[in-house]
Amino acid sequence: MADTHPVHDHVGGLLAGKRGLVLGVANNRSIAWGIAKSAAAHGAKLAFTYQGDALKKRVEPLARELDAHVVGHCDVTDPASIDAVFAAAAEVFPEGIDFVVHCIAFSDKDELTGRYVETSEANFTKSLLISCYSFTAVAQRAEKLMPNGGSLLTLTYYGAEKWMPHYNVMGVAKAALEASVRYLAADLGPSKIRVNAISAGPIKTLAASGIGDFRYILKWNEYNAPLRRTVTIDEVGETATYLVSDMSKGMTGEILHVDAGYHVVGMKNPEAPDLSLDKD
Ligand SMILES: NC(=O)c1ccc[n+]([C@@H]2O[C@H](COP(=O)([O-])OP(=O)(O)OC[C@H]3O[C@@H](n4cnc5c(N)ncnc54)[C@H](O)[C@@H]3O)[C@@H](O)[C@H]2O)c1
Repeated sequence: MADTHPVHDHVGGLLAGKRGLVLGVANNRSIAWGIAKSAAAHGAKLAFTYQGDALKKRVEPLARELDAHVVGHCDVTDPASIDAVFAAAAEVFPEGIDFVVHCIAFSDKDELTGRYVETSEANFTKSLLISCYSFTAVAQRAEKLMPNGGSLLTLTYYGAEKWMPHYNVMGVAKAALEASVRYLAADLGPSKIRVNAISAGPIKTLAASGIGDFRYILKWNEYNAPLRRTVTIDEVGETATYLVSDMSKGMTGEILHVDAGYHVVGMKNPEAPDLSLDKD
């Protein structure tokens, strides 16, 4: 029988006493930042990585706002840099870590417009490496720092499940990422490590600015999602806090949609105005 959960466990916040590593903050519009803010507000101690010196300058002041550590540069195409940030995380958190948040994706912008069938082998390989395999690479390192179990979280998009305009190779990468959530959940479950994903609705971030007709996509979601709006990084953050907290301790291998309900819609809302492709 599952043990009961005393209410006093949550005194000081849902994540009180938990330590987490956050990969993928680029700026204050990043989904990873929304997650970090919520996790810190719920009592977590955090460590951030950054990709390259340009983002270091943005990540360091954000980390200071949350009294968080910065454990260095991580480019997931360079395995040594992944090792280095996990080694640094083990130093700042000698007791181990409780959760890792992976908010990393990349595709050549030129291939996020036009037809998927034109995808080059080089961009296919790079997009899958950065947007999918990196989560598995992170899980390999995280497992070693989670002797008592933990929670791994990644970010996906509905373009994994259905065709979306311009999402192209990213849709294929996200489908593979979602499948890897299930395989990792099965592998790591016996070690009490849970693996889940949030499928977020479209949000205007640096990465999203690479997707063709993104403003049109946002508007379409606003008019057609059941809640008649898009979602915020703070809302994704709150769900992420739930997924890395003990509140969700019976869940693994799950993909939760935080998309104002868009994933249940099968057809345009008849009351929604027609949209033109003038990009506003
Ligand atoms: N914005 C959206 O509409 C949306 C919707 C659903 C899912 N997502 C997913 O959310 C995640 C975060 O994206 P975001 O929208 O917050 O954008 P963002 O640009 O703020 O974050 C993307 C991050 O990926 C990192 N990254 C890219 N290549 C990397 C590499 N080689 N090594 C290490 N890091 C690398 C960047 O440094 C950046 O921090 C991504 O997985 C994205 O696909 C975004």
